Amino acid sequence: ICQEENTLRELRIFLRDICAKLARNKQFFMFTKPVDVEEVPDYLDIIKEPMDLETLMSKIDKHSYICARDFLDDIDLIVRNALEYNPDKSAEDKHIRHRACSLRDKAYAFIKAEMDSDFEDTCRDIRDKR
Ligand SMILES: O=C(C1CCC1)N1C[C@@H]2C[C@H]3C[C@@H](O)[C@@H](O)[C@]2(C1)O3
Repeated sequence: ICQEENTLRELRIFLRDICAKLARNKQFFMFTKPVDVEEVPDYLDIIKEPMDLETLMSKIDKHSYICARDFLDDIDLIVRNALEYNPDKSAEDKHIRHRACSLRDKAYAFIKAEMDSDFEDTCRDIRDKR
């Protein structure tokens, strides 16, 4: 119904702003584009569902998310993939894991700071009845 479409439009505007803020943070450049499988030939053997911030943004525009929880599930997927593919003691892997945890914390903090919990409840109700 029309009010629902107004709510989901507002959600998309809100999520685009969060996603843009994360993508322009230099700390998160490694998460902005899909991992290059030419450069990393075994990546898809280990990571079954790749995800990145550019793909996240395109999913917003395809109306893939009807509540913030669904958006955060894809943020968590970016983080999980980074932790799974880069598990070693090496300085590089530790750096990647540290940045992945920072990405998650920043995303959750932006949502909490800027999203009215009643608004998210309304979005959940729309999701759950569809
Ligand atoms: O997992 C990732 C990204 C970092 C978070 C997502 N990659 C897998 C490769 C391992 C490591 C080495 C780089 O050469 C680069 O190819 C990647 C990219 O980083």
